[in-house]
Amino acid sequence: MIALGADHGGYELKEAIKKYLDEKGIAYKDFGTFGTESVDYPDYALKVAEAVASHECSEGILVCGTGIGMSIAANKVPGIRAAHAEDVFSAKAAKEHNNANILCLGGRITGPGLAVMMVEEWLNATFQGGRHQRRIDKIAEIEKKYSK
Ligand SMILES: O=C(CO)[C@H](O)[C@H](O)[C@H](O)COP(=O)(O)O
Repeated sequence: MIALGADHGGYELKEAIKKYLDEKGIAYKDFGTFGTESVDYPDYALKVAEAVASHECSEGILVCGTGIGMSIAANKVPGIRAAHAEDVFSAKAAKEHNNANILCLGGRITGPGLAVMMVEEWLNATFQGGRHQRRIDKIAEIEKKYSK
């Protein structure tokens, strides 16, 4: 189950991603926002990040105007590796190298066609482990050091 969240700047792109997920028969839970009225992106980043960190959802996709605010906020939740990406190569590498459990997109940057390709590549990619696992373990150590 994919957790989805957006602010007003990402609402329309979230809807386009939902259409793709519906077509592919991929299950998702939409944590909002549900319209274009101005809201605060950290509220939605928190909902999606907590759903992923608690394993209620396997992965998440967050969309704001740029994807930057969502990634900053989601990465405050322990266990979250939220990757902000603007191209297919980065989206794929975010899973293969970083095992990113949330993909953050910019609704004011990335069009729906490219965004769907990025989502598809990220969802279908496989974490490569090995040296990348060692690096992720080091990230987890940093998180542990500062969560005391
Ligand atoms: O957090 C952001 C920037 O990193 C997002 O793009 C927001 O969507 C944006 O800041 C919202 O801006 P607005 O002027 O309030 O629409």
